Amino acid sequence: MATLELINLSKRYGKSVWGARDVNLKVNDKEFIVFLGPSGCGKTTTLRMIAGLEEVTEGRVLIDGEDVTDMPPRKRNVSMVFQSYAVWPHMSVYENIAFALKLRKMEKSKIDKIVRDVAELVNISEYLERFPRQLSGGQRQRVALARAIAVKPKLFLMDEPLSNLDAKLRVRMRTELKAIHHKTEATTIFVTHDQSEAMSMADRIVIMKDGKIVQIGTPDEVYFNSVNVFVAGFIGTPATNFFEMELKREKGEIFLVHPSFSFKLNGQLLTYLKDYNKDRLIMGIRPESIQINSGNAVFREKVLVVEPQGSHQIVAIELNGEIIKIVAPSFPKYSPDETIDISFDEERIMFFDIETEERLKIK
Ligand SMILES: Nc1ncnc2c1ncn2[C@@H]1O[C@H](COP(=O)(O)OP(=O)(O)OP(=O)(O)O)[C@@H](O)[C@H]1O
Repeated sequence: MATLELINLSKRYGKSVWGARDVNLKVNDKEFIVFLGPSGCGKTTTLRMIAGLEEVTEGRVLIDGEDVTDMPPRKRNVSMVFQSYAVWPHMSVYENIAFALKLRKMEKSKIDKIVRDVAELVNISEYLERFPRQLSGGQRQRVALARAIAVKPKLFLMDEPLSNLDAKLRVRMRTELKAIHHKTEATTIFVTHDQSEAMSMADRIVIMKDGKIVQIGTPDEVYFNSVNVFVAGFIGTPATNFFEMELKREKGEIFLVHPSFSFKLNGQLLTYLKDYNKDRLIMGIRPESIQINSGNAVFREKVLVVEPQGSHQIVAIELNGEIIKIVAPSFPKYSPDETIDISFDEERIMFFDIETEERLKIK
């Protein structure tokens, strides 16, 4: 059990490539933190600096308040689980889990108890005598997890541990990992580029881009209060629809004008733009915040395609050369070429500065 603090943590490769830059983060005891971001954004680099596998260029790493920045990995008492479940092929599952405990010269009976307890926790009790080659990918990843849990680390560091698994198993393992975390209560940092994995597992998500943290928040916070266009576009499937809008101010009223539609802002939305003095902005609307045939139409358009999902349907329209996606209830069914009325759930419209792409907030 431990807290983790990263202070201005930076890693430079060579003269000018920053793998991570000025990363500041406080992780609470027992928290499940997910580092999320596109390929190359610095997730792995940051994780490896926490583990001690990567030399720090600037900044500090504190585990339980202790500065471990210059401490070798084995002394930090952290366990790392990788994408390529690095289990030892020549050892049985039992031996894999027991190995690190034997190195610690622990009593045989004590080791036996830990191995069996941990194996039960991750649901591999029946495979203890097998060798890794006799296991499926998911089972092998559970062995890697068991091995990491057995040493009772202060911190769990996981680098895309589910990405080698097939889609169905991945989703199941998310739930299992969350349940295991609930039982072990070990502070965990989990790296992924899969936003739905992050949303479903994290207590808090750390969203990274170009080596820097862009936003830290609970899944709901990053979804409903995305700080900029990048976060609003990265979190959620289908992705947020963005429209570049022109502002027309007339007699104290503001109209938002798009090449294909326009609408007048009501009192509530006006408050967001009170201090905004540019003549363009970016409007973001999530697919479930666009309504079909519900009255108050902002415009009419023909359906391009419909993607049935069982629990709901995704209706796509084309507007000015861009595809707009709408999440609608499964019924009524829509079909291509049908003309539909489109309206917006105004409370959910997001406005972003045209230049900085930062979310406009009520001051
Ligand atoms: N050993 C290295 N030498 C030079 N540049 C590196 C090295 N390792 C990483 N980088 C660069 O640092 C940046 C961050 O890489 P990092 O592996 O942390 O990203 P990531 O977010 O984990 O990406 P992915 O999801 O693809 O693993 C990238 O631009 C990468 O090219």
